[in-house]
Amino acid sequence: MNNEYDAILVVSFGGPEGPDDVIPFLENVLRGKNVPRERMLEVAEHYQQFGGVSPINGQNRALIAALEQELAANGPQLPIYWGNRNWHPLLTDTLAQMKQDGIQRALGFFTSAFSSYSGCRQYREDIQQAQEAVGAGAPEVDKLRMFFNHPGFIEATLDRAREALAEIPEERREQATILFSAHSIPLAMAAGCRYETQLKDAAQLVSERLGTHPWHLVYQSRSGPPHQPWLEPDICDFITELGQQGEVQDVVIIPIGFVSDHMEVLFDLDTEAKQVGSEVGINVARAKTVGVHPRFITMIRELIEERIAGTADRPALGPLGPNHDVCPVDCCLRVTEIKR
Ligand SMILES: C=CC1=C(C)c2cc3[nH]c(cc4nc(cc5[nH]c(cc1n2)c(C)c5CCC(=O)O)C(CCC(=O)O)=C4C)c(C)c3C=C
Ligand SMILES: [Fe+2]
Ligand SMILES: [Fe+2]
Repeated sequence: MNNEYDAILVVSFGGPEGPDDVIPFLENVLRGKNVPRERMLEVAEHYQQFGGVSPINGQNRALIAALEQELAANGPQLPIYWGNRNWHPLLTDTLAQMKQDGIQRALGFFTSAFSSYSGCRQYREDIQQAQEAVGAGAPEVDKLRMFFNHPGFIEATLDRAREALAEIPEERREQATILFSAHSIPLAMAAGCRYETQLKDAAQLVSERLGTHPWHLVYQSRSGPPHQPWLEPDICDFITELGQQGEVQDVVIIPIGFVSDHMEVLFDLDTEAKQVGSEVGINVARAKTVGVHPRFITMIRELIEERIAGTADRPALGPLGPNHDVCPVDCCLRVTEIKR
């Protein structure tokens, strides 16, 4: 395979940047998805409580600035572009700009560590639609591999976890319960990808480096209709149960399923989960996501370098090994129903 690339494309979710953006943004997110309108309006309210601005776009700008510095200092010297699925800058506009700039082939960094329809296949479909919209001469985009078990992601997450643990009074710190949190998805969708397996693996890799804390993998931000089964346990139900059992004083949430502190982290964890904790008498601390942690930024450069070099040295911790560079045809299918 030809390993020559002339740009990097950061591919992300996008978020509203003012009150008037919120509803059209959410309509983009939920197009074709089985999510009740009441849930959309409820989420809209979360965004409006923060002035209608999701921090995600600002965080992606910061990520790109950090990566630009990293590439300027260490190479490869490649320009970085940015396109979103749901809000400006949209992928179609970005690919049109890339074509105008003469870019022919880019490496795509998706802001998702774990394989799921949303974090893998849907982004690939988004890119394909953007290429079709741009027409002849649209750049090719090759996706970088999923990094859930890359040492750079695990080390940066570990560092963030240690910072949050330091907020727990020293005499209770060793007993603190760790909750690794990720976006819930419908069980049918989970059956079509390795999302749960990879989450369990990454949580295990972080927890075994963190010490002997009890830990659990929990889910947040569920959006489906009540009759549709989604991945559980829900983080708020779990904290409530811990409170009822009366044995846990402190919980540290590690939002391992996300790479930046966007609205689903700020509202669903810092507002909702912390509120539930205070109602049931549990002290809740929340680790920052990897964001622009220097080890995470270096990891992105390492992923770019290994792909350009076509090297067999593809670092990965734990039993699952490095994820594929090129997705197989059935990767992260959009399964909407479990066949019985
Ligand atoms: C069927 C699955 C999903 C529905 C429905 C869903 C609704 C929904 N999501 C957001 C906001 C965000 N979701 C993010 C990540 C994310 N979402 C899903 C699945 C569903 N979301 C997954 C599996 C993931 C993780 C993988 C990924 O795509 O990143 C994010 C973070 C994006 C990022 O780049 O970090 C946000 C933000 C809303 C507002 C919403 C409907 C109300
Ligand atoms: Fe989502
Ligand atoms: Fe995939």
